[in-house]
Amino acid sequence: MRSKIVAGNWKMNKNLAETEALLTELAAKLPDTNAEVMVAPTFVNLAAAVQSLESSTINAIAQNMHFAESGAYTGEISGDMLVNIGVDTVILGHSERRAYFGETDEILEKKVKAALAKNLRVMFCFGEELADRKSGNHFKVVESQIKNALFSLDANVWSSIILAYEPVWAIGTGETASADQAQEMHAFIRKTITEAYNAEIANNVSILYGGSVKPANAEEIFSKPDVDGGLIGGAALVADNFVDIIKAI
Ligand SMILES: O=C[C@H](O)COP(=O)(O)O
Repeated sequence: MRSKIVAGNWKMNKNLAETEALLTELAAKLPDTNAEVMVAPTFVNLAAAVQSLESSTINAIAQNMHFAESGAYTGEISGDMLVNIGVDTVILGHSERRAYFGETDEILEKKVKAALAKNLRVMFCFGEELADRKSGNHFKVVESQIKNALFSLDANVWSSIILAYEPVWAIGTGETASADQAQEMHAFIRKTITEAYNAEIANNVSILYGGSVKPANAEEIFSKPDVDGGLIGGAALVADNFVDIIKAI
């Protein structure tokens, strides 16, 4: 049985005081929900966020990690470091990491394996660019992103994988994939996983949609049978908006 998840990716926003303030407001306003609620603050504020949320059901997760155990990787963070501060989930493969920091499928496969080896859950992001959709290649692109980074994994680790389909053209643009476009892609992803593994794994993996999700469109997107929640960017930076999105699931 897959879980419903609403996750806020704060990206490079919110200093320490702002992080504490937003978490306090979120914890106070959190509605009753069956969904897992997660927030991903910046690394520099992550340990403080974990502590602030100690008595809350909101989970503070990481935006990224390196694949190496430790060593001369200036500016990077290891899986052990995340585990050590009480983090249990890491976002990997966000399109901004792919576009601005050169993260390839090959690097991401290593990161996913390194995270799973530390018993971290992985929220794996992928999605096509506008040109791919316009040329009708979106299914092919998504299939290869998932296949290249995830299909060498053993079947038994898939319970630690969460998928986040984020069409690049819908991220931070105000343009959302329609609920039907999201459903169509999520169903395709489940079919692809069924073919590579089996229907049980495909049916048990949570697939989130991300890309300009707002209180106004969340309910319609979340109503689709293969959409198990959302990875929220801009709207997660305002407590009332994030809370309204949680209420929509
Ligand atoms: O990680 C979140 C996504 O990039 C979506 O961002 P957005 O809601 O600002 O479009």
